[in-house]
Amino acid sequence: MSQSLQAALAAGVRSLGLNLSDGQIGQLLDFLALLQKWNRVYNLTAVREPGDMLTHHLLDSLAAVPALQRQLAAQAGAGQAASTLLDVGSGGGLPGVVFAICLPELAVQCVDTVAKKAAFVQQVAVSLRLPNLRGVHARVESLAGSFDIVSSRAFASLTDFTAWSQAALAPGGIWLAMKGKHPAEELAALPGGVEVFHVEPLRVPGLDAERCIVWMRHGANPAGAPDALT
Ligand SMILES: C[S@@+](CC[C@H](N)C(=O)[O-])C[C@H]1O[C@@H](n2cnc3c(N)ncnc32)[C@H](O)[C@@H]1O
Repeated sequence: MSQSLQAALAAGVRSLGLNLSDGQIGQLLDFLALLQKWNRVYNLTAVREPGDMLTHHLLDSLAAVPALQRQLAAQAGAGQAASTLLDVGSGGGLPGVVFAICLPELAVQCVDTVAKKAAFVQQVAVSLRLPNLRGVHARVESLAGSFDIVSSRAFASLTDFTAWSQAALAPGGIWLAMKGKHPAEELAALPGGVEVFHVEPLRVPGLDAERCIVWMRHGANPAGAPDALT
């Protein structure tokens, strides 16, 4: 891994105010190296240049970590500590692998319909010695579980994401959807059973682009159920 990539990652981590150990920085760099290596054969992502992978994938995913940390702290403060996260349509492990590295207390599963992508995440878990990370080959719609947090990035509309993953969300759990610019139309299209409790803007170091997290939870009606008749 080149010195300039290492320096750019360290600067990005600093500017996000993240407090990561040398070991965690090393794991992020190792993940980047594995992504580059496997991408040549398995076509995990259309982003191919190492510098672009750093900004568009690693730093972009890292930008969500402080927001996730704040959310976890708030939930723990309210006596509802979260310990499990499902990353839906994780592809090459984004943002799931980054979350698993930065938040070792969280058990992270990355699910993808493409077998080689799930296998790659499993390989990352072994190579980086991340006991809290698992790659799962499945359609999210087939998963029933009780994950405290269900995340996605570049996956589907908010309506499809929440409908397809609702069986995997624990009672009282929350959805974290990483989006580009404020998705006004998708928000307006959400069914009444999904409550948006925060749209949080994000800043990605080295990237001049709009990003946000849409935080959601079950509303009055279960997601997918028709809104109450008037
Ligand atoms: C555009 S990629 C995004 C990958 C990654 N999250 C990222 O940000 O780079 C969407 C991924 O969702 C996966 N996918 C599509 N439908 C799915 C489903 N129903 N269940 C699980 N994964 C799915 C695809 O195989 C693909 O890897």
